[in-house]
Amino acid sequence: MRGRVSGTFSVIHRDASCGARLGSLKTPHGEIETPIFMPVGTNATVKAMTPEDLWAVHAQIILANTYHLYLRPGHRLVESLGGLHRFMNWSGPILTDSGGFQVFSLGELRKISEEGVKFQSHLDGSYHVLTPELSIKIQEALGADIIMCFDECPAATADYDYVSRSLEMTTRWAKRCKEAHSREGQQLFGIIQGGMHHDLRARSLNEICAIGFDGYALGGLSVGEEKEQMYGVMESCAPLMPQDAPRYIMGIGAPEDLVEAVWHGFDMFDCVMPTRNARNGMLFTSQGRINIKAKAYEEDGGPLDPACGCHVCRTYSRAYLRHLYRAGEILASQLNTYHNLYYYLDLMRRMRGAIRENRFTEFRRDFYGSQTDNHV
Ligand SMILES: Nc1nc2c(CCNCC3CCCCC3)c3[nH]c(NCCc4ccccc4)nc3cc2c(=O)[nH]1
Repeated sequence: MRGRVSGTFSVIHRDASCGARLGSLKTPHGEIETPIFMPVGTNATVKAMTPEDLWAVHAQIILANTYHLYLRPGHRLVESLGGLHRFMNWSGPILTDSGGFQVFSLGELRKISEEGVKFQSHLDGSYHVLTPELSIKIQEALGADIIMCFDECPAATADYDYVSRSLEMTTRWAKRCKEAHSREGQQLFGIIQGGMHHDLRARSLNEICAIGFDGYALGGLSVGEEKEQMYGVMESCAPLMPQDAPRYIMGIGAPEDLVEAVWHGFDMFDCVMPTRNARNGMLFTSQGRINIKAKAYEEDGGPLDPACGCHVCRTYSRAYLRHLYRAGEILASQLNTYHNLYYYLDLMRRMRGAIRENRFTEFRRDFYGSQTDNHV
């Protein structure tokens, strides 16, 4: 089974007690320490965060999206203005998703064929066809450091035969993506599908690895399946994936999911949860999630999370954050997002430290003990 195509990823250290590993991924816009969480920036912005804020919370790489930027403002416009890094003033690495997942979850009507996906824009109802070739051209025009193959993410409810036929098309699409990709220095990652079926996962994994990519992603997860199913796919796939290439799980996840995935040997993660939850007042802390709009915090002059070193936790009270949220102030989204992303990125930093010191299994045990998930 072929492993990696380019030599930009290296495993620096493995924790002997589990699958967790420390890695370094070099890109044209800088080096990324793994395991790493990638803040999501849908419309060429991580909502409510300036690039300066992103550096302040120690973001290393962010995500943007083919589907959104193709529809608005258009990838050719972004290209003509110097590419996505210049356009959004983010000088660090950028990864773009291929748009397939968004077409299924956002587009109005959509029709899948061997050619690609016909869909109606969620913005103005106009008709478009996104193909593997067009997805690669859009990602090349945006100038991302890492781009993703165009794939189909079957619904969690899809039956075995559908998932089987879908992964075969995703493999054919992956070959077309590799054929279409020609931008030097830009890394292309393959995406493994196969639903919740371990035999189909192994088949997709072998087919995608045989084509050969710079990194490999697990797709088709975090689509409504049970946690046990998600963890089971992680456990069965990790040992089969090339040891010396980056492993990315798409759309994951909650803090406990990140800890579980790192324990199994995964390196890269993205999820809208920290940013989307922040805007809804759901904040992550060392004691679990809290809902800042709860009356319990009305007169709480203490910090959001006493164990957090971020600017928000050192400066503002829970009472003030609750006030901002209830008043519908823009600053509520800004401060809540800043803290949630700091929490996620600091969790990754603490995990990297635990791997480096061969104590990740203890870290995982202590982490589960701490998350009382009080949801107040
Ligand atoms: N190609 C591809 N992408 C997938 C994505 C999008 C990853 N985020 C991209 C990012 C780019 C910038 C714009 C935003 C998206 C997934 N997201 C999830 N679950 C999210 C489940 C979730 C979790 C919390 C809240 C909402 C939804 N499963 C996913 C599976 C796949 C997949 O098979 N193929």
